Amino acid sequence: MDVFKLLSRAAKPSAKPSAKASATQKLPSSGAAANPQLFGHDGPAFNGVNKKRKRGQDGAEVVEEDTSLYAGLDFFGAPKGAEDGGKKKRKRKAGAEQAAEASVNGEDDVEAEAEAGAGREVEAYDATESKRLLRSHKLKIAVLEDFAAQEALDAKEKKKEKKSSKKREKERGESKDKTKDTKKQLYPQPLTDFAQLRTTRYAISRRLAENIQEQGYKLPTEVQLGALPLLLGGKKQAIPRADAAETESSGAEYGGDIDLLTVAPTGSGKTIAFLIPVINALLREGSTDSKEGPRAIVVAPTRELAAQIVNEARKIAKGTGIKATLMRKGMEVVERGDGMDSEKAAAEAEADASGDDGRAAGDDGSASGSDTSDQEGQVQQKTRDRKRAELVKAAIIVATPLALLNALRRRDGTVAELPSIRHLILDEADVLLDPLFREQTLAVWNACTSPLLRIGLWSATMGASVESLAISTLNSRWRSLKATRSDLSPRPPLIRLVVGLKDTAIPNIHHQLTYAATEQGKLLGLRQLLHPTSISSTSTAPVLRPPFLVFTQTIPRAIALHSELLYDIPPEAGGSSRIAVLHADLSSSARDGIMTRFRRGEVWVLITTDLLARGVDFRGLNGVVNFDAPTSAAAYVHRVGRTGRAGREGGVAVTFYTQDDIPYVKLIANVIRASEKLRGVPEGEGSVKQWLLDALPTPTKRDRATLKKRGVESRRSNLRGKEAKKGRISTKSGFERRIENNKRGAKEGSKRREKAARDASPGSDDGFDGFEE
Ligand SMILES: Nc1ncnc2c1ncn2[C@@H]1O[C@H](COP(=O)(O)OP(=O)(O)OP(=O)(O)O)[C@@H](O)[C@H]1O
Repeated sequence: MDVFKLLSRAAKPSAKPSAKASATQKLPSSGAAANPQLFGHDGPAFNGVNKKRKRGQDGAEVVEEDTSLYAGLDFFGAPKGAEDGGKKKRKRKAGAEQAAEASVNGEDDVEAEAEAGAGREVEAYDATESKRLLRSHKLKIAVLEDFAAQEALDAKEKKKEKKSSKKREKERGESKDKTKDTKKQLYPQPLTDFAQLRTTRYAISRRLAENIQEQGYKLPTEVQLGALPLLLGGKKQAIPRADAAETESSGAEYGGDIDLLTVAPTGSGKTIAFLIPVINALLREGSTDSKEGPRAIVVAPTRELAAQIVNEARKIAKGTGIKATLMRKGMEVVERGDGMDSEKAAAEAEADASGDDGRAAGDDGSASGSDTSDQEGQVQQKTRDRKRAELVKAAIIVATPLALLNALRRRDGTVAELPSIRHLILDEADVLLDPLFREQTLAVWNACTSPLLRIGLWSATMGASVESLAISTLNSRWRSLKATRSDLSPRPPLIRLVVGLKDTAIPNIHHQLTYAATEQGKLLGLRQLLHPTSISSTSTAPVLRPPFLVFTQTIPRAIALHSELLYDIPPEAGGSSRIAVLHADLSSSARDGIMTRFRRGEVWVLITTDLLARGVDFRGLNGVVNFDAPTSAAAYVHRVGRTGRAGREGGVAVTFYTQDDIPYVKLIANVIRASEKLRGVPEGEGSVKQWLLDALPTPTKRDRATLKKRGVESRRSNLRGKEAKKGRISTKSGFERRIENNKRGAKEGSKRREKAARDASPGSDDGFDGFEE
């Protein structure tokens, strides 16, 4: 029996049996989706048929269909019809153009690469087609702040100071209007397949292109489709001023020299969207690891995410000479010049080696914690310790903000500068700029003192406050740079790229919002998910299959839930080894070990906190259970976004809520509603019914802030008495607990009495007294 049928007014009996539903259900664990994109599958290059756009003799556009698309498309080999003389001519021209560009920039290696890349057709969509493609993929690109134009306007205003105040007022109004105009929409050439990266337009390194292909990436996802052209840049032209008449632009004028704020759905491939341009830029700059040390920093909020980014970077940069490393305790990024460098690092490394083992993720996609022998382990450990005492030489450092800041902080509390850093990426930027991490993140940002620093802010959710914080930080950095230098080139604009609807869950997963009344009800519900056979035979809802994640509000609750469910999986299926708990109180090595077991499929149910809510990519994860409802809409978007990645269908997100969640649950219900709308679910047929939305209270701004900060009160770990009982995770009733406590008390009492009797009897401690006659 499905207990939630009793609790939910929305449950409608259905004629279809669940066995049929689940048999046809395609799960994320069954493999990669044919198309990783979420929107706009109807575009010319996205419906299984390659439509090449060409100019006919009369100048009219001719669309040719090539039905062999992706069947064995040779992205990086010789293009079709290479024997054709006319094409050869064009190819040579393309190669020459590229070589010329490279030599202007003094890039020998790029020139060599251009030779290797000779032969790529330069296919360009016209402005209307670009616009259509970007729109169909739900991409919105706009200039968020054109600093150079703003400065030009300010200078103009200063000159006209003598004018009457009335006139000045009027002009100020006009200037403001013009500034508004600078928030114009951009329509860059969309990148519709990765092969285009080798054309003269982008000319990325051949090795980099091969690595992308090796990873099996064929079609770019929406965020890659929009961000890569912006960041890799086309031909560079002058940055348009605010008084330019046009309000739309192709975006090519920025030539990749921009700061970018990106909001794109979870699992949409943001990682390679920021890694490819960074690696390519480092190659163009001729940065090799041994020469200059770190040139790029990627900051991520958790160690797990940082390790994953390092893995991804290593795969994409394989064979290019660019190295990526995970920042660990004891590593040094820069000489701090106060005696805290290598000695302290070595000491820390020693201390670290004795306990907390923080190894970087291996290249095989697993976190770490391999089964090497003890001896090998010791040798590796020593090598690591030695490395830790040295300065980091890798070109890309990936770190949590605190780990990086610790490596930069001097004894007197000041932070050492990192003038060599040219690229700073804030992955999960909204949480990095949230009060929890803000101070550390801004300290790292400000430590990167190069005027040529390019910043990238990336996340699936981004509040307006993050945008204004980014703008004000860019402004204050510029002011302090201006105070010390006179040779500053014009400031690049801050561009914003939004994919889909901002702050919405991905449309390709199924949401279930389930009222469980009490904590015990939630446990019952979770057990029902663990034993799917007990689910009603009339249910048509997709069934949640392992592997899945279970989120709780706090660490003690995750531990309690783990011990409650430990024996729920039958021994024939692996028993307690199939269920694990992961939280921040565990050592790094334990965390790595659990991640590896979960990725390998040895663990089926992983109970965790918001530690794994962001960024972590478990490709075949079938679902997410919010045992405790998330404490904000953004947290919901990120948690459920652990499933349905790279366009995979069939992911399920179950959220239990109790009486205590009712004041806030509308936040989640609204996100689900928006996501289902995006999926095209007709009104009234989604998992959140109108009557529920109408019945739920709307939380005030203050309520939301309190919830985000403290979570649901009854689930806090420091509660005592009645309140603590209410939030306890247990299926045992109060009566059962009392009996258990009484039994435990009686046992302890009898042990105490026995001990006291032994102590009192003479010679009881003397051991064997010999046999009595
Ligand atoms: N073009 C592509 N084609 C197929 N798979 C892709 C493509 N780009 C990325 N992926 C895969 O998509 C998955 C999700 O990528 P990634 O972790 O970068 O997502 P994300 O946007 O950073 O998500 P989150 O917001 O959760 O951090 C990864 O497994 C990655 O390998």
